[in-house]
Amino acid sequence: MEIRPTTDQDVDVFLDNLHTAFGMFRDPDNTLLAGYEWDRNLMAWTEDGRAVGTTGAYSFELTLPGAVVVPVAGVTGVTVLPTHRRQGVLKAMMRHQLDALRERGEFLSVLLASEATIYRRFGYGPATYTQRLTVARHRNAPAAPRAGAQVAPDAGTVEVLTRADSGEILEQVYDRYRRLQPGALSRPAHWWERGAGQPPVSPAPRFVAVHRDADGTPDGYATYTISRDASPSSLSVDEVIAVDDTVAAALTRVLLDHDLVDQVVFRRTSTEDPLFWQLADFRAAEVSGFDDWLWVRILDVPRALTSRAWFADGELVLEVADGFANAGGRFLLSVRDGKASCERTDREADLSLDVSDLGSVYLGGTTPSTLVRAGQIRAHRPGAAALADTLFRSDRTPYCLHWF
Ligand SMILES: CC(=O)SCCNC(=O)CCNC(=O)[C@H](O)C(C)(C)COP(=O)(O)OP(=O)(O)OC[C@H]1O[C@@H](n2cnc3c(N)ncnc32)[C@H](O)[C@@H]1OP(=O)(O)O
Repeated sequence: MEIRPTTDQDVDVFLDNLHTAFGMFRDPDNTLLAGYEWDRNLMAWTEDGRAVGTTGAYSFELTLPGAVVVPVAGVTGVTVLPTHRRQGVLKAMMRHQLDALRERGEFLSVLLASEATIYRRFGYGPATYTQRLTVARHRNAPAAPRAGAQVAPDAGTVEVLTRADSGEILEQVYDRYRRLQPGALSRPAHWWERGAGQPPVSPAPRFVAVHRDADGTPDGYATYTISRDASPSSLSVDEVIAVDDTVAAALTRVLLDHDLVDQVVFRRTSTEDPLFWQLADFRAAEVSGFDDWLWVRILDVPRALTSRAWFADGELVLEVADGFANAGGRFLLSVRDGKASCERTDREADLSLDVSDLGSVYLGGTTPSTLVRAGQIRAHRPGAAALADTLFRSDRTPYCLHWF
């Protein structure tokens, strides 16, 4: 078998393979894959010249704790034809791809996993999570502020547009938002130009509630659809994107107060969404659909750990195992005044962990002590897990809703 970069001549066979593997028919109007960077895609070929596997990577930026923005590879389009599965094609492609990412100087790779059982063996760990919140409209009353308003009064305005009439508002607001939100990915300009991916980047019909600040500059939006044929009738929210909490609260309130619907469904919110606390009836937001979203693969431990911001001082020796891509070793992580150094060491380890679990705790969305209690991370001394929890904490719960 040979793995090689996709050429212009391969585009059709790449797309054919990908659709067959996912069980989809090709649709010329489908913009799902319009964001591809073809020079980053790979295909696997058998010795008799048959294409049997595909994978690709997008050039995204990822926001780390402390609003640090770094380049990241967004792995996508991973498929093997049904006739050639469980023969090691994926494994060979993953190895080739991780080597190629390293050669480009990339130190982090992320993906959305179709199945949770596939990618850990390749060093990826789930790092951000989403959940669905459903609020019955008759239980939507806002909570009275206690101890003074934490969220400042809103000085802005909200206007409802359609996706078609929103121009570049979504792109501009999203770009401001994602630079502040740990776990968020960039949405490259060509995605918006080509309408790639899923709504609201792809231009399917949507209502867009746009928030503008006192000067009239857009600083938040929510995109949604309404279905009144089903019972209960629903307002279904793709995303609420806001540059601060006041704007998010103002947009959320507009959605919750919408007439002629029984419920408002926030399809993929952060697991730390403040909405519960903004409702008079704390139980009015029903949680369902908890899901993993972004999986993180660290390719260079010192570079990854010294890139993010830190919020407490301390030292930990991490024994990182990486059976697939050799990024492991024993490292001294030392944090002072928000910055980390990370070097190889002979000191005794405080924690032993797989590189996939380091990926899970890296953005602060999974606590190391939970993985210690689960028997996945080994703590070698009392207090090591608690210290790791304190160190790896993020300034804000990491959250990603970009689909790719
Ligand atoms: C980021 C994304 O694009 S997510 C999309 C992933 N693609 C899909 O879901 C499309 C449908 N599925 C497929 O195309 C294929 O089944 C793939 C790509 C998931 C797997 O490809 P294969 O060539 O069969 O995998 P390969 O033979 O290399 O298996 C490598 C290892 O992963 C395991 N594995 C592969 N697929 C799965 C799976 N779906 N569930 C659990 N384990 C799996 C194999 O058992 C093997 O384990 P081992 O190392 O312990 O022996």
